[in-house]
Amino acid sequence: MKQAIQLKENMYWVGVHDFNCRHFHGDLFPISEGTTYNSYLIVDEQITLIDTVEEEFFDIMMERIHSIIGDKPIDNVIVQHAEPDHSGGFVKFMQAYPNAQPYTSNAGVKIMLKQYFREYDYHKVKTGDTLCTGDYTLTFVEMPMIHWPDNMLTYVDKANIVFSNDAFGQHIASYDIFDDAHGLAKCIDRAKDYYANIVMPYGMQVANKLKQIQEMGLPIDMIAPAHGIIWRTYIKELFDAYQEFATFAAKDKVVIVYESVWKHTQMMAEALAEGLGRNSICVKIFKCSLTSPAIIMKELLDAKAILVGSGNYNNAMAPSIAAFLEKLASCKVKNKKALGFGSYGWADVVTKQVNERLVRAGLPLLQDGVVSQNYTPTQEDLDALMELGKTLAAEIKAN
Ligand SMILES: Cc1cc2nc3c(=O)[nH]c(=O)nc-3n(C[C@H](O)[C@H](O)[C@H](O)COP(=O)(O)O)c2cc1C
Repeated sequence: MKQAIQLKENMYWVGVHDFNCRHFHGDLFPISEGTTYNSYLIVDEQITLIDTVEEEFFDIMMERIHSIIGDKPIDNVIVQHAEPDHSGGFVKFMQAYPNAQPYTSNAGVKIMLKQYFREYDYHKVKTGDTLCTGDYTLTFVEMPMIHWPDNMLTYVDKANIVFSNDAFGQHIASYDIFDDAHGLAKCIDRAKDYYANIVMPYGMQVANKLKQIQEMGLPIDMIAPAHGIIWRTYIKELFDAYQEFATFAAKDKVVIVYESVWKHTQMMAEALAEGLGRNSICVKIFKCSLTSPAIIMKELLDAKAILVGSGNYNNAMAPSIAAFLEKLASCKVKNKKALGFGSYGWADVVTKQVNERLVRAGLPLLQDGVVSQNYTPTQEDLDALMELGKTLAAEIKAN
């Protein structure tokens, strides 16, 4: 029988591991070692479950719950987020515990109905509402659009735990469920990956919510998110990192993304990279069709600029670049500059199109004028691009 893992007195992890998950959110977010769907049990005069895992893993969650409370009833269930990886087991749960009192946000009620087509007598909670379970008081804080309208977190006094749902999540799948078992660098890197691919469009909301939580002055010993490990040792570093993510804090770093059939645009990309790199800029260079946008967005999070290159194919940019620019626009990137470049045969139109799309995505251009190349770059052309890299490096370092 699967066992619960104790976090603190009366507080238990009763979630599940999905070690085989390699594609999170469909194809949107490739991950390397699987993930977890975290549910938590609070054992007090009233027993409370927080979130109910993906439906296919429901029985495993139940085994862990039974390992602590046997056949005792559960009094409350909190739906912190209606997305199926956290609420998929809810209908089965309510069949098993028909007297349990469900709690969710107003937005959560609507989404639950639209997904599971069943009405329940939810307690609709908003920021500051509380639930006293005996010794503990649970306080709810709505987190709209981090990353759906209904996300909320639950703070438990005396235990000093924040059940943070998607905020502060990461895809680390391990039975060693505390951060210190994995080291600071890995935990923050995975949190960054998760932020860049799930939370990035909502940086403003994240910054405001962090401020609100800090102003509440709550003692916090643990942050228990809905995916991955539980934070107890690196909480300060996590808050600092989230502050940087939310404000798009950047280093002297440039991301170059390109697509190229005959390697002409690739030669341009590499010359630009060399010009930048030789002048103390950290450069990450990716052929778009070979790289998941998830990897590129993570690198872009702390870069000052992005250069996007494409050859001209039937008077259009490469489909991979068009798709990437769509993704870039949806991420509402802030405080970064950009520039298009690329090779053409008989019509110099694509680089201008790339520049227009970059500006529409909210990224001002690094310079006026079009960086384009007719067919194959000569050594002179490549030298000029390296020189341009040097000029851009100076501009990037100055900002
Ligand atoms: C399928 C295909 C379609 C092309 N269509 C155009 C075009 O409409 N206009 C143009 O100027 N060049 C066109 N070209 C020429 C390329 O833009 C040119 O060869 C360029 O140097 C390719 O850069 P790359 O090696 O980075 O892909 C086309 C090339 C290919 C392979």
